[in-house]
Parts: sequence; structure tokens; C-alpha cells
Amino acid sequence: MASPQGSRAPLEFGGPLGAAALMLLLPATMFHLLLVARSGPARLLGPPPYLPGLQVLWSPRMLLLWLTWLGLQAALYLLPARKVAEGQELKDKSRLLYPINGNPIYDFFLGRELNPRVWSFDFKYFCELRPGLIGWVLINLAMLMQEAELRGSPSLAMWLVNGFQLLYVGDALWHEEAVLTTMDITHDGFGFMLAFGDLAWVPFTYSLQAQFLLHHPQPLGLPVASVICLINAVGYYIFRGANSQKNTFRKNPSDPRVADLETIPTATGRQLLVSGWWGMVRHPNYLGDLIMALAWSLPCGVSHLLPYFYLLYFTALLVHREARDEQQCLQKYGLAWHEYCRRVPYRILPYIY
Ligand SMILES: NC(=O)C1=CN([C@@H]2O[C@H](COP(=O)(O)OP(=O)(O)OC[C@H]3O[C@@H](n4cnc5c(N)ncnc54)[C@H](OP(=O)(O)O)[C@@H]3O)[C@@H](O)[C@H]2O)C=CC1
Ligand SMILES: CC(C)=CCC[C@@H](C)[C@H]1CC=C2C3=C(CC[C@@]21C)[C@@]1(C)CC[C@H](O)C(C)(C)[C@@H]1CC3
Repeated sequence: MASPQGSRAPLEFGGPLGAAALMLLLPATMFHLLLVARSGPARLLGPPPYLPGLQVLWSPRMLLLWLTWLGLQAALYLLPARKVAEGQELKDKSRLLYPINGNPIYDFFLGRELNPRVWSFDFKYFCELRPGLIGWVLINLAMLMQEAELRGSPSLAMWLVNGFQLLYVGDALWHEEAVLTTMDITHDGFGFMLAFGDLAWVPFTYSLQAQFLLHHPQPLGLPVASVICLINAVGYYIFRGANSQKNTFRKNPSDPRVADLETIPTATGRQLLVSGWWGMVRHPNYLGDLIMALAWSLPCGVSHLLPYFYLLYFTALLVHREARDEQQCLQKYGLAWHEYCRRVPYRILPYIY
């Protein structure tokens, strides 16, 4: 098993200070969001309505439920009838790097182990896709059912949020293999960021719109709903088109679906696409993802900022992620990457950013 960073790799996320701040801020933000979502004013920026006591936060029954959920997912993950796919080659082919003076806070946040495994059970890959993403859908569904119980039937807004996010999670599971080339799997260790991100942040904050709708019903007419569906469809079309084009190209550059695309050769022998989706901006998949994020918030109306939290957080995450990826690509491809940036000057939003 290898360390995700070499001993002289530059520190990311603001180094140990940034990592320490994030480890405090992320759980605090998550609790804040959950508390204000069920309060009357639901103010994203206001103080929480009350602070729950320890006896409310600690429940052996909930812990048992959560462990059962993880156990069930782990059992399903271990089922023998599954496709086995090859992951990315490790960066340090010949020898492992073990920095002697590792920074404990930074390492705890980002993780020291790139691929922690017990036998064939890969903790990071397992957590990235299954318990959190499926948990998110289940929480959404619980909100929908509770709304039906409270108000006789689920609202149109609740149906849209559930439908859009189910499509997103279904897509991630359907294209499961593609997750192997994301920077979480190839570059980041399995530390607090991904463990907390996958197991708590995703299910509890990504389902915020459905939680908000349960406590703050929003009227939504068919014409507006149709426009929102169209926005989600456009976002999904770009997101899926861009991701599939790159994945197909990386698997087999002579595949007829991508063989006609223009490319730049790099010193590593790999090529970079400069036409098709990847000729429009340098991260077309992020653009599609952000458009979908907007469509997930719109059914919640415009009276509150809270349901737009995901869009705001996600914009910040993707801008930061884009900068990290840029750094990694510059290291991998050097001059060829400069040439790509010259040919495709915009990062995420054409003519703007
Ligand atoms: N919902 C959520 O919370 C999140 C969703 N996402 C989504 O996950 C998906 C994956 O994102 P992410 O892992 O960040 O990165 P990408 O899928 O965008 O992959 C970036 C890599 O693609 C390759 N690449 C870049 N440009 C080109 C090009 N022109 N031609 C060919 N290959 C190229 C490079 O790797 P190489 O050359 O080595 O192949 C680069 O490192 C995205 O759709 C994103 O929106 C991401 C984070 C959070
Ligand atoms: C600061 C903070 C909260 C960090 C945690 C970030 C994580 C929540 C995200 C990092 C990359 C992710 C991806 C997905 C979910 C969120 C996290 C874990 C993803 C599984 C969602 C579904 C997509 O289709 C995807 C498979 C492309 C995606 C991969 C990256």
C-alpha cells in the first residue's frame, strides 16, 4: 500500500491548519444545516434554533442501525457475483515512499493510505459509492413518505428532488467502474475527508432539499416544474456526455465514438482530447454537475437560501477540485497541458471561468 503523497508533495487544503479547521467546520456545518432545516425561518446564515443535548445525539439504537446499514452494504459488496475491474497504476511503480516527519493532523484529514484493504475489501472504494450514496436516496425516500403521511400525498417539488437525485445516484452506480479514475481513488488517501464525506456528509447534507421540503412545503406549478426538468436534463446530458466521452477515450482511443476527436499528444504517451466536450471547457463534466445542482434546488423555491447550500458548497468544491486537478495534470503532462490550456482557455463555464 502506498502513501498518497510523496515526501515532498505540496500540502493541499491549506495544510495542517486548513485540515484542522475543516475537520471542525464540516461536522459543525452538517449539524447546523440539519437543525435549521427543521426550524421555521430555516435561515442558512442565522444561528441554529436550539442546541440538542448529548442524550439526543447519542442513541445506541441509531448506532446499531448505522452499523447494520454498513454491515449490509459490506455483505452486498462482498457478494462473489461481480465484475472485477483493474484500477489505475500506482504513481510510484518501483518503491513506496514513507515520509518520516508526516504531519499527523494533515495526514489524518487526507489519509495516509491510498488503497486501504483487508483482503479484497477496499474501504475507500466501498465507502465512496455504496453506503452514503444509497443512504442519501433512502433519506430522500423517507422524506417523501413522511410528506405523504403528513399531507396526504408527496408534493410535486418532493417528487422532482427525489427523481433527480435518484437519477444521479443510479447513474453513479451504473457507471461504477468510472469512479476508479477519479482523484479520490487515484490520488487522495482514505482519511477523515473521504470517510466523513462519504458516510455522513453525502447522505445527510445532499438530502437537504428533501428535508427542507418536508418542513417547508413549496407550491410548484407544472410549467415551472417542466422548466426545472429541462434544466436537469441539460445538466445530465452534459455531465454524462463528457464523462462517457473521456472514459471511452481513456479505455480505447480508437473506439469509433471518439476516434474522430482532435487530440494533443503528451510525453507520457497518453493523449488529451481538444474537441468534443473536452474542447468546450477543461471540465465540462463539472459544468453539467453544477447545472444539475441548480435544478435540485429550484423546486424548493426562492424564499430561502438553505436549499441552495448544496449549489454553493458544490461550486466551491469543484473550483477547488479543478485547481487541484490542474496542478496534477501540469505535473503529469507539462508542456502538453500548457498547450491544452491555450487551446481550451476556459475551465468550467465557457467565456466566464
Ligand atoms: N457530487 C459530488 O459531490 C461530486 C461529483 N464529482 C463529479 O465526479 C466526476 C469526476 O470528477 P473528477 O474525478 O474530479 O475529475 P474528472 O473526471 O474531470 O477527471 C480529471 C482527469 O481527466 C483527465 N483529463 C483531463 N482533461 C482531459 C482531456 N482533455 N482529455 C482526456 N483526459 C483528460 C485527466 O486524467 P488522465 O489524463 O490521467 O486520465 C484528469 O486528471 C465529475 O463529473 C464531477 O462533477 C466530483 C466531486 C464531487
Ligand atoms: C470538503 C468535503 C465535504 C469533502 C468531501 C467530498 C466528498 C463528499 C466528495 C469528493 C468526491 C466525491 C464524489 C462523489 C460523491 C461526493 C464525494 C465523495 C460521487 C461518488 C457522486 C456521484 C458521481 O456520479 C461520482 C461517482 C462521479 C462522484 C465521484 C466523486
